[in-house]
Amino acid sequence: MPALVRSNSFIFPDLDFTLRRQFNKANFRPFQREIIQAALDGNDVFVQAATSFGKSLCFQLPAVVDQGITIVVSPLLSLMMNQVEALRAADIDASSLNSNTPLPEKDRIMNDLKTGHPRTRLLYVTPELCAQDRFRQRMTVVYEQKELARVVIDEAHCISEWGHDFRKDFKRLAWFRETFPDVPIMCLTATANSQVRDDILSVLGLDADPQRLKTFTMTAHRPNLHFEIRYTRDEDDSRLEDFLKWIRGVYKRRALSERKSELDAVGERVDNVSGIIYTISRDECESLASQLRDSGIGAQPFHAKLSKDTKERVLGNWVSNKPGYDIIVATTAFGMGIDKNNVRFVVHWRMPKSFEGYYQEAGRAGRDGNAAYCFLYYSREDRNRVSSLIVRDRSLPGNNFEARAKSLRALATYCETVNDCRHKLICSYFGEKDTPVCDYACDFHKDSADLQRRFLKGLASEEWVSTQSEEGQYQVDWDD
Ligand SMILES: Nc1ncnc2c1ncn2[C@@H]1O[C@H](COP(=O)(O)OP(=O)(O)OP(=O)(O)O)[C@@H](O)[C@H]1O
Repeated sequence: MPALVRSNSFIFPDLDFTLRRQFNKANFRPFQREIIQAALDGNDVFVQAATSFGKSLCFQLPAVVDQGITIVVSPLLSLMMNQVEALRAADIDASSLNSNTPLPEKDRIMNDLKTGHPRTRLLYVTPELCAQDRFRQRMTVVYEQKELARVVIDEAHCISEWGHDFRKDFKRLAWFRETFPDVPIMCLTATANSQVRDDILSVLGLDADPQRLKTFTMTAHRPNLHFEIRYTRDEDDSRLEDFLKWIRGVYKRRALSERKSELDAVGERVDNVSGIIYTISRDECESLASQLRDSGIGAQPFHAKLSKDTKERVLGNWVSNKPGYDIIVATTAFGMGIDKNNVRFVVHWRMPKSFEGYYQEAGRAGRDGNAAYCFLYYSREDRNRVSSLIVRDRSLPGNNFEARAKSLRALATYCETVNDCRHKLICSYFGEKDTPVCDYACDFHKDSADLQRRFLKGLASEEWVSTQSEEGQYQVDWDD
């Protein structure tokens, strides 16, 4: 099917004007204009670009200038909240529809869709909702009125069983292309390898007409992030002291008179160093936050089991830099899409379950383009614990054990590599051939001798760890 040519008054939208007026941004970032134009020309669009590239604008701006409604499928409620609030603040008619939407709001949105000519420009929905009959009927009405402008699938790697965050309801999104064959689809992700990419296109049926598909694959490289592995072992677990020493050092430097005056001038506290610490289990998330608070650090837990109100309060206070909310100690319930521009560090307290998850989470740091730190505390005991979780979940439906094991192995190799640049290792994991520039922004480039020394000194021996594993020492039942 040829690309749709839109013959309406929106054919010559002034993109620069809309960027300034509605989105309050002076210029497009590289490739944003091209992506937006490809979408407005009626193509299917696949965008793979680094975390914080500015992917959201690539579908939000077309939604504002184009006729009709844009449906944005997103896996995370917190991400929807974040985006809908920002759009509304910019006077854009955006809403979200999910299991948390209050009934009156749900009715309002459904009635809006029922007219066939909705006022809503962007509607954020979960993949689960897209499978519901009532929603599908409403979509059909809108489509028949030629008001369904585009379907956007954010965090599209969730479609693929080869991706790190597979969600089975994402597969059912194939319904959109089957039912509305001429409605363009846009997919966005920061973390996909070529297998995941092919899978996304095939599940959604976008590979059926290559002429209609425009693909933008950009580097995963984030030059302002400093990557470092900190080695540890059960027998000598000094993570907490190590972290406290580091963060107190940061506070101390900020308290020096010249720096302090700069901070005073912009109304910033010395300890307003915004960060995220990722843990693997809910229990550790709670206990670590409390240990940090006992040490005088403003830390709060965030995990799936907290009430909606608590989550909103914690997120809101963290985003607005309130004292006592400088550091979020989170499970992976807090991740994809979180957009706070001044996150200065992301610490992985334990090895995450996948390479992609690690990079997504690290990608929350430094979104303002300034330097930010990403540490991962790695121990071989944790590696074996995480692998025991992956083995435990092996037979769950939709679980692609092979892909998970492969990703975890790649992450362990990355952690144990001490003779190469972290940025290079990351980009090559995502299939990039070019060597990214690293300006002393990783432990290898900063001090390779120190890295070697820490590696040799810090880890338990493989022999020891494997004996302990055989005795079942690392079988855990962590809950996130
Ligand atoms: N042209 C631009 N000029 C200035 N800021 C921009 C521009 N485009 C996007 N941004 C800002 O960049 C930040 C990151 O954008 P966004 O949240 O869309 O990233 P993303 O690519 O979706 O990243 P992730 O995959 O990590 O969610 C946002 O704060 C956004 O407002």
